[in-house]
Amino acid sequence: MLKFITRSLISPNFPPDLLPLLYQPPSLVKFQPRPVPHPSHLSIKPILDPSHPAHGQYGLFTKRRISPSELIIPYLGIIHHTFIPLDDPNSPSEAGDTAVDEEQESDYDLSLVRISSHDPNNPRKGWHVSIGVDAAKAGNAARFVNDYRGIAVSPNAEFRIGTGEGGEVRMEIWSLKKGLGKGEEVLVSYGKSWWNARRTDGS
Ligand SMILES: C[S@@+](CC[C@H](N)C(=O)[O-])C[C@H]1O[C@@H](n2cnc3c(N)ncnc32)[C@H](O)[C@@H]1O
Repeated sequence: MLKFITRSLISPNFPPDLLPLLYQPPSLVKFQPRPVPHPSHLSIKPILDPSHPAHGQYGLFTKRRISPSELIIPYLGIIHHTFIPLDDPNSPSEAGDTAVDEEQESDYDLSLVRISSHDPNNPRKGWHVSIGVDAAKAGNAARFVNDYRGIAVSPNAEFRIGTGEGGEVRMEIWSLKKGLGKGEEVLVSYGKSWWNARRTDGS
């Protein structure tokens, strides 16, 4: 069952020595994000249009006009980690800076921080470290944002790394340069690698 949360949670098996990596620059503070109430300018709505590719699911819609380059909503979820062996082709140095973590099975998982083994801030020598935020089981309205493909010609919003009021690194959804009209669906790009990782037709 989905749990609605107002702050991201740390996974129970998250190593405490990785907590400083959630701050920029990394620092030893207690992870204490300020609560993010549900924004009054957004609603989660069922997709009733049969021609919409996410028909039968939900989407995120605006209740007022959103200005260009406006923070629409932070993306909350459960913060978790992965240690990546040095010879893994998806290591941070090889994989680039993708926002969406295509390695994870969850469709609600975004990559937050990737630290290479030779980064002086990496407390685990011999491993790359990847930290993500997964809203599959617990999240806020942001988890309902759909990808623009098959719905619009281009996205009207994007994922951006930002900083919460408690100083923590977090994922956020921001409007792009046209802004959004009242009642419009918020649509991002999950990225080609996200879709490639889920392609079932073998192409
Ligand atoms: C982060 S969730 C988005 C919220 C989801 N619609 C819901 O109701 O929980 C990602 C999932 O939404 C669906 N989805 C999002 N954008 C889509 C698109 N452009 N075409 C088809 N399915 C999409 C896919 O099922 C995908 O796995």
